[in-house]
Amino acid sequence: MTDLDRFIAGLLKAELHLHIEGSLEPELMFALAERNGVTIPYASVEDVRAAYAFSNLQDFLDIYYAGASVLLTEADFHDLAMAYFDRAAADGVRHAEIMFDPQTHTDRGIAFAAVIEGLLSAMAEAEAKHGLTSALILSFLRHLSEEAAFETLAMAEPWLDRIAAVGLDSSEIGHPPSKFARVFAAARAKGLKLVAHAGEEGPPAYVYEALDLLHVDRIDHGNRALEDEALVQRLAGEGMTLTVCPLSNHKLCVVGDLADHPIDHMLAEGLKATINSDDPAYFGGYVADNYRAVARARGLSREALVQLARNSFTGSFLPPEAVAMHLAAIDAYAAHAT
Ligand code: HPA
Ligand SMILES: [Zn+2]
Repeated sequence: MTDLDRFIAGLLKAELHLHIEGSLEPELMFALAERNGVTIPYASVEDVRAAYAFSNLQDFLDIYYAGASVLLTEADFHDLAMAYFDRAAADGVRHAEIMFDPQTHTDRGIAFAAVIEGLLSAMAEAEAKHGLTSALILSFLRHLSEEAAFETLAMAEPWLDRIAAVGLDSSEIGHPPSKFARVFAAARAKGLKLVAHAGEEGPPAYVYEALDLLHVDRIDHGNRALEDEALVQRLAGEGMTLTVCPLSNHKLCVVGDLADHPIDHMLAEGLKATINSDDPAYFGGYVADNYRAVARARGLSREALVQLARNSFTGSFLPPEAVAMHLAAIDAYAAHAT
């Protein structure tokens, strides 16, 4: 382990952009397929990993939705989330705001209750076991209709006090944020926070729509905002958090080479960027792997790494006292780390 690796491992982090279904490791996929008697189109764990070569977002999504077919019971969702929390805790994650895609499951006949109760029980266990706090983000699938998103929000009604935010994911191009302006307004009226994927593959116009029509509290990804200087100025001026995912960006060809990743450019522009893993089982690494890979590829300073970790807490939905506590811990660590 190098000094940089050690420094990153000890740096306290929040993870703000994580799809829990994207943390399904091939080993667990096989175990759940067997437990549930589900057939999957792979002969071995190696065979699954070999399928993880993507040239764009849709390539990945096709495999990601197919993988989720092994998740059937409340215990499956619990085990999935617990595996993520154990891994995240080992990476120095102290707080995680995790997205889940209910429609991926309810459209297969799985009860919303099984999905959310499995996740909630793992969240409670992670807090007791690791002191890792977490929050849930219910994400709408943007390739489906506005009506389907409203139905999903209605299904969530009995658990609204356990859900921090709604989000928007899946195929971005052709499904602009404007398609979900009314359902986001309804979620906001229920007191939920709002996030949306924008500017991963979609143009800067989609980032403007997420701001102006959805009124989001955070932008997931946001890479293509860099194409529009006025938008960059606005995001920086508003202190808008961007949940950036370096290994995902590389695997989905949002950046050709990690050496060209714009993370340090974002910080230099005053953008509140954070580092996250997105779908760690599919993109080759958890959050500390993302920090390490992009730190090496871009030669990031310790100051930049500390800034990114601080941003992850100030960009979270934690209450101000909790944010202040985590920031103080980061600053104490940075002052004493050798
Ligand atoms: O990176 C992503 N983008 C859009 N939808 C997703 N669903 C899981 N991961 C992603
Ligand atoms: Zn994502």
